[in-house]
Amino acid sequence: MRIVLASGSPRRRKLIKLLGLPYRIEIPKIDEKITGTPESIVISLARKKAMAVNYGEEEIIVAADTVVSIENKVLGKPDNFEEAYDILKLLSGNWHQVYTGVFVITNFESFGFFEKTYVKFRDIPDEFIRYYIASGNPFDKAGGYGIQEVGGLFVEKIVGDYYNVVGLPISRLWFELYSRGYIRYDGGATRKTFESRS
Ligand SMILES: Cc1cn([C@H]2C[C@H](O)[C@@H](COP(=O)(O)OP(=O)(O)OP(=O)(O)O)O2)c(=O)[nH]c1=O
Repeated sequence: MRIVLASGSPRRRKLIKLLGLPYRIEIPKIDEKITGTPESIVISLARKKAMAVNYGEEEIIVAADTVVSIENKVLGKPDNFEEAYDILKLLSGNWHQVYTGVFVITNFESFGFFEKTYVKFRDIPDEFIRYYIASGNPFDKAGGYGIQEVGGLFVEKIVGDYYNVVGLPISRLWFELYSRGYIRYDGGATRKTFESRS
């Protein structure tokens, strides 16, 4: 049994390793422009990514999507300096929510779920916001910051799964796969090989 991570995100590649399962990467190409609630957006886009890649008999596809939400606004990746600036100004001194949706496809079933993490930013001085944007860090990240790098300096408090903010709620993903029988620690067969024998 092998995981196919449908993602071009270097952060998700690092996190998927924590499962300790064999995996390979496929990069999905999809149009990410949709509207809706944060929950529905992240699950729909994760599903779209999962459905955009090919997989074989013994493989489990995993795809994810992350957005930031504040005051009923859903924020993706900023396209330019002004957008990054506006987003970081909005996040400065406030709580926001980070949603990551995950979609899984196996030979038996497909399912999706999301995790929500609450993040509180300190007041970020204007000069630091400009300096941070000039570093280029915001542009490939939802909400224009990366908690795992310099953006971690903005974070005063966090409630929920840290890895969910980075882009993959690895504990929930493990739980969903384990409780459905796709992961075994007793040397027994995983669900796929077990069921195909019976
Ligand atoms: C909030 C936050 C987001 N991010 C990243 C995670 C995601 O890679 C990105 C959100 O964009 P996504 O569209 O979810 O993912 P992606 O385009 O980078 O990768 P793919 O669709 O191929 O899987 O923002 C961080 O790295 N750190 C953070 O603190």
